[in-house]
Amino acid sequence: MTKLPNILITGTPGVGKSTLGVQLATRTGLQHVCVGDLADIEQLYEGYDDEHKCHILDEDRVLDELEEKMSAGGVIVDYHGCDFFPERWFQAVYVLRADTSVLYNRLQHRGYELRKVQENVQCEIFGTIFEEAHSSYRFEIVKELPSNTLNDLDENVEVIVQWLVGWTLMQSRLC
Ligand SMILES: Nc1ncnc2c1ncn2[C@@H]1O[C@H](COP(=O)(O)OP(=O)(O)O)[C@@H](O)[C@H]1O
Repeated sequence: MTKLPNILITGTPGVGKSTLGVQLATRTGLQHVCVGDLADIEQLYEGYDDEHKCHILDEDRVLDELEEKMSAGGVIVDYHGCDFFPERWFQAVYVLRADTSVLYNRLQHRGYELRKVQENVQCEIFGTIFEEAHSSYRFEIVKELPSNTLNDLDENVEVIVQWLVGWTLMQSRLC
C-alpha cells in the first residue's frame, strides 16, 4: 500500500499553524503533531533562554521522538522553525503568512510581552521562516498561504486537501 505523505505547516508564532493543523487533521484523518505541545508534554528541552524567555528545544530529542511516526507517513507537523527536520520527512511544506497588524493583535491577545510581540512581528515582516523553508526544502514543495481571516483558513484547508488528493492519485499511477 502507498504511504501517505507528511505535511509541514510552518510560520511565525501566531500565524495560525495549529488552528490549520487541527482542521486539516479532522478533514483528512491525517495525524496532527504540534511540536510545541509535544515538547511541553515530553519536556524535550535542553535549557531556558532568559533573554527571550522561552525554553530551548532539544532538536535531537524531537527528531528521535518523531522518526518512527514520520517514517510511517500521514503526519501533519506544525512548528515555527523548519530547518532542523530531515528534508526527506516532508512531501509538502506550507508557510503561513499573516499581516503585521493581524499578527500583532494575536500575539498581544496571547499575552506575549511587548518585546516578544515586536520580535515576532519583525520576523514575519522579514519573511524569516519563509526564507528558512526555501533554504531547507526543494523550491517546488514550499508554498506560501495567507492566514489572516477565517475565510483564509477555509481556503487553506481546501488547497491542502486538493494537494493531498492529487498526490495520492499520482502515487497510485506510479505504482
Ligand atoms: N485564519 C485565521 N483567521 C482568524 N484567526 C485565526 C486564523 N488562524 C488562527 N487564528 C487565531 O489566531 C490565534 C493563533 O493561532 P494558532 O493556530 O495558535 O497559531 P500558531 O500555531 O501559528 O502559533 C488563535 O487565537 C487562532 O484562533
